Amino acid sequence: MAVWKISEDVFYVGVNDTTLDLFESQYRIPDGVTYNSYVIKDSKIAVMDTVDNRATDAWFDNLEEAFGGKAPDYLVVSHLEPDHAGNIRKFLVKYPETVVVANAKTVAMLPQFFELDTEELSILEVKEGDTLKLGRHTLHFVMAPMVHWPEVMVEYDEADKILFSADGFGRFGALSQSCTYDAAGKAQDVLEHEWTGEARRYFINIVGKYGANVQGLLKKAAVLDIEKIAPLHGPVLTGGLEYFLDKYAKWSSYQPEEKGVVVAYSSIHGNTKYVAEHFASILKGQGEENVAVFDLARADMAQAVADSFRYDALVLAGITYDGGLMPCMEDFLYHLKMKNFQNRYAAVIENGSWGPVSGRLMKSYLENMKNITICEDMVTIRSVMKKADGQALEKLAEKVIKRS
Ligand SMILES: Cc1cc2nc3c(=O)[nH]c(=O)nc-3n(C[C@H](O)[C@H](O)[C@H](O)COP(=O)(O)O)c2cc1C
Repeated sequence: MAVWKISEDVFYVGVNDTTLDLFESQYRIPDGVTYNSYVIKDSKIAVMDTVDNRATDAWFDNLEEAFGGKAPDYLVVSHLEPDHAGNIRKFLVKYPETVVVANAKTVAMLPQFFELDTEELSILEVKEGDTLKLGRHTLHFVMAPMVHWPEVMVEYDEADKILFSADGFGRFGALSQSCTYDAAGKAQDVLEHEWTGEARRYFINIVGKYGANVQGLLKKAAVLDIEKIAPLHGPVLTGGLEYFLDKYAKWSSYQPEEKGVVVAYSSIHGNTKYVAEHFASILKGQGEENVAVFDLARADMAQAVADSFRYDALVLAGITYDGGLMPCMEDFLYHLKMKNFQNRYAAVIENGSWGPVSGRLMKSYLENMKNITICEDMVTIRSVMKKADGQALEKLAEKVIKRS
């Protein structure tokens, strides 16, 4: 992807990666991902973060194009995760006169990642509230600890009102080209993917555990006059920023985005799958508009987790397996707990052929989460759904519809 301007003299120099199978060795990325980096070309030239080692050559080509024969003065390091910091060493070998701009935690961690002699490096250590004047542009440094690494900071460019937001506001998916989003988060370019689904899947799974820290950053951002958000993955956001900020406020405070039900099931021989699908169709028939069904053994776990955060109700339908839960159900509940799942309504359907215990076990996971209202009624299926089970499911659906 070519270099493109995000303002008069700020360039996007990031790189698409459409060959990586799993982001963070766990998240499916069918549409790829970008490693974003930016160049501010002023009296002084600043490079905002490097890229993953998988994208080194393309990034250096982009840098040369953006520099236009000049040499960079600063390399701003927002944090040290290798998908952004992976090329610090190679960059400094190529441009040894560059001053590294980083906070104290980053400076301390730098030698863990690179065998660099920090004594030899030119480092400008910055802290909360510090500024760096590049000419027309002035960068303000804002610390964002544990969003989602301890040393994270973001940078605000006063001149063009750009927030360089590190991993915040990131999204999976490669970029077809420069693209803007309207006030409902819809891409203006028909070739571009919509923002919300993959931004949600990215946020909930990667940053979701650190909601309180994100809230802290949002508070700091609220006093800034921001016109563009330039994250380290996915598109630069312009116009209608309220939409994106509102999503982040919801996601980070663990509030459901909208009314809806996730029905997540585990099944070996298909009977509980049938029950789950049947239950979903009862819900739809009773007027529930948003119902998402996940086969936990086969579905994208990150999508099941993200949709559970999106909606306000969760129904678990799980078989008893070797006196416990099927591993995929256990894995799902572990993920929810890890990501701080809370403030939701839940109901449970169990299946067992000789000694059903999955209902009790699923409930105990839910009880260990914060502020989960668990429906008192639980349906127990013995192996295969019978007529009487159908009636019990109808009754349970009425309760789920009322969240009672
Ligand atoms: C390998 C395996 C282990 C099972 N372990 C138990 C168990 O420990 N206790 C129990 O009551 N049922 C057990 N079941 C039965 C299931 O809980 C369930 O009733 C049965 O698989 C039908 O549901 P399904 O078609 O959705 O798989 C087991 C089934 C399988 C295939």
